[in-house]
Amino acid sequence: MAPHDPVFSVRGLWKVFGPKAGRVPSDPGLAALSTAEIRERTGCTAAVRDVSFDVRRGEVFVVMGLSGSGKSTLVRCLTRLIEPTSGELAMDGEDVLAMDPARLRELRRHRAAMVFQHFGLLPHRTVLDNVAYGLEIQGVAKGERRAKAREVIKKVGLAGLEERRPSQLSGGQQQRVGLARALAADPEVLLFDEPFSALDPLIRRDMQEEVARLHREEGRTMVFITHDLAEALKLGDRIALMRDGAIVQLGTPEEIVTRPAGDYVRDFVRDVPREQIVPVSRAMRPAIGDEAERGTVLAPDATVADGIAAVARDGVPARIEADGELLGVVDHARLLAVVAGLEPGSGSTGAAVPAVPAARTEPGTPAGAGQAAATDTDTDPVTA
Ligand SMILES: Nc1ncnc2c1ncn2[C@@H]1O[C@H](COP(=O)(O)OP(=O)(O)OP(=O)(O)O)[C@@H](O)[C@H]1O
Repeated sequence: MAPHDPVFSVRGLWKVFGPKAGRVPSDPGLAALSTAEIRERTGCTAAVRDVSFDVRRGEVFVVMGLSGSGKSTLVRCLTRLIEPTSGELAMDGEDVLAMDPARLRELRRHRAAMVFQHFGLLPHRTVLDNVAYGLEIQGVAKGERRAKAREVIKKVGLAGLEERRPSQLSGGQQQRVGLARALAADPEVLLFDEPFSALDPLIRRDMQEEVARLHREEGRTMVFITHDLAEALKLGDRIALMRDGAIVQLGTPEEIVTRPAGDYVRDFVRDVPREQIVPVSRAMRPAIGDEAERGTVLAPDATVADGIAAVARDGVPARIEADGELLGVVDHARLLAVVAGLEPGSGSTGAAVPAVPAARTEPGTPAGAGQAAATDTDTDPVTA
């Protein structure tokens, strides 16, 4: 499998609940109707409507939308926990819809493990045995599964609690056990179904950081459902925003916030502080005079908020460098322009581009170096 091949590839996927569901996607007249009209005409609910996307290897792919928009149905379709009504679905190039029950079981156990909101821990088993459980049903020998379980328990920060029972743990700790159980099987993809929505805000933030850290350390592909925009922006490399079963926009957090596709998305992201999402490279201009020698050095994917902090602290423009090479500087006027939504490129539809692409101080810098933020998860735009 080439590294750039998608993990999941989804084309024209529909999930319709109700009587004779198959006629909805196959009848162009019905398929074109709104979800409410389809329900009225057929008694069916079109939970997922003609959805197409790829989940790229190593990314955190967030599925976001309001309650009832189809997030859970879509993600359950990926491993056929819910059977799609029509469309195409492949994992690592293999047709998931053609898999027999044994192959599907294998897919769910080894290749795409789900972490649920209600994690279904076994109350009479210890943390260690709960984590080892997934390996037990895979037939892994006892010594081996306990060793593996200890390793992942440590990884999710529960070392020392191996012999406790779930009732002796906090909600956040229980969620970590659920996460450890999914990780123990070492799946290629982790699928998270609103795993943190029942947790209180501080524990939730801890868990988000835990997931971000795990992703940084392991680079495992993750698909993460949430109805919480801040969570989506914090964790997602890319976000699919769903409405009434359809994806209304698929893009990086920056694209969604700075170039919303239509009024619905614009409304959705209206209150997001742009400075915490937009990379500082957006505000860049060439260095003038001694600016190349002064000021805080920032990476191109640091946030505009980082830039504002640096410029406010130093009283001089901050320098943007990548691999020790000066790309440009940011001053207070340009940073404020980004906050105000006035920066160049904000109305365009392409990928993120630096504000002054033609004016790099180093002529050899490759075009598009400012795009690093589109896939970089090292920064934490919300807490920065
Ligand atoms: N088994 C089912 N039978 C009929 N309709 C269903 C079924 N499961 C889900 N639906 C409907 O499909 C639509 C999408 O539901 P889904 O649970 O996927 O949304 P969601 O975005 O995950 O919502 P939430 O955030 O509340 O979990 C809703 O209208 C829901 O009522």
